[in-house]
Amino acid sequence: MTKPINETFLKAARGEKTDHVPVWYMRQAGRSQPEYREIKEKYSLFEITHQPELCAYVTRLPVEQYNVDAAILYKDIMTPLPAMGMEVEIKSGIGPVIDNPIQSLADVEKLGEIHPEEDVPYVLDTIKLLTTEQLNVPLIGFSGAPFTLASYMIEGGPSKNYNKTKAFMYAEPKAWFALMEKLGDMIITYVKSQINAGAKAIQIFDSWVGALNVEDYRYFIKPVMNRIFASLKEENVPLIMFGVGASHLALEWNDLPLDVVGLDWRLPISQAREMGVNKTVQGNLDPAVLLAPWEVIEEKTKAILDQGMAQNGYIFNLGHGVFPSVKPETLKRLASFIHEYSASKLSR
Ligand SMILES: Cc1c2[nH]c(c1CCC(=O)O)Cc1[nH]c(c(CCC(=O)O)c1C)Cc1[nH]c(c(CCC(=O)O)c1C)Cc1[nH]c(c(C)c1CCC(=O)O)C2
Repeated sequence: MTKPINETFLKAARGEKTDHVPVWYMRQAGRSQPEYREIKEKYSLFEITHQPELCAYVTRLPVEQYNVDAAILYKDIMTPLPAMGMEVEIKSGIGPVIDNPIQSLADVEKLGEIHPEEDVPYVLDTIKLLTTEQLNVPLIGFSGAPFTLASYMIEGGPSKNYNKTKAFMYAEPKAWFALMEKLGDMIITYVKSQINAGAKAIQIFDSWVGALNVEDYRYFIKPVMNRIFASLKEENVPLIMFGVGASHLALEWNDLPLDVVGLDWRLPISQAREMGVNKTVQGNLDPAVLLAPWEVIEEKTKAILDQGMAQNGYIFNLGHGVFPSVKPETLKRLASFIHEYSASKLSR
């Protein structure tokens, strides 16, 4: 039995008319919430995700507290990588660190395939718990994209310039494309298992792909992205693309068989549409604005909503994840402002 859910987010993702603008926040699960911080004192990210009841609770917290229109599963883009043979650790204050980075074609050839039921059963169990019993909004499943995952796998951790990643891409194209193939296969299998378990939409995080120019994106990345989205399209759930500092790639994404183009705060929504982005747009309040006084937040949000609502197919979000120092009351007040302001304009 599946509970009836609030469909506003799914309608907007499909480009349909809605009676209010739907909102969710990237990295809404945890971070600024005191209940989450308490859990985080006892358990690491991987320890939380391995306990479906606890993980479902963390996923639900922001939905209940902020009244957002979608939930995003609590896990990390690194979650599937141990199944491929990568030794991943999340170090506090640093981020994901990988002790056996990829350095050669031989390393790529050694990478394993993912079998979600055996490798990440806890992810599927959490999704089932949430979507059969607990949530009244759609659950967004997700995966990292090939470039962003490869950047951690090659650099061995976070990076500023992705020099090793780019050097590998330019110097070892054969190994690079073999890596893209393996990551493409993994992402397709992993995402389909999330959809089968009950995820109602999928976001692909290519957070760091903005480091590439358009020409390199087309040659080194677009073919695998095309294969991933073409395969996921068969599942009939909305597919969302997101990256940071990647406005120059918005038209490339618009070309792919996906439903929603996610924008960070650098490119105004009206300008993206003028450029030719004709899919649903998701974004794009600068997350730093949430640290400003309410009047500033309201003014900047209104400006974004006015642009977004000018057409069907708009989802409010931040341009990147919530900062941990943002007050939960601010996120709650913002969601309610977005609902009320957009409902009053859309009912006219
Ligand atoms: C690039 C990327 C990562 N992870 C993710 C991305 C793509 C989105 C983006 O661009 O921010 C995605 C992600 N990571 C996490 C979620 C959970 C859902 C949510 O909070 O909405 C999501 C959607 C949990 C997490 N991912 C991580 C934590 C912190 C865990 C810990 O400190 O033990 C959590 C709760 C660790 C992580 N994982 C990653 C980084 C850079 C970090 C360190 C910085 C940070 O704390 O955000 C990689």
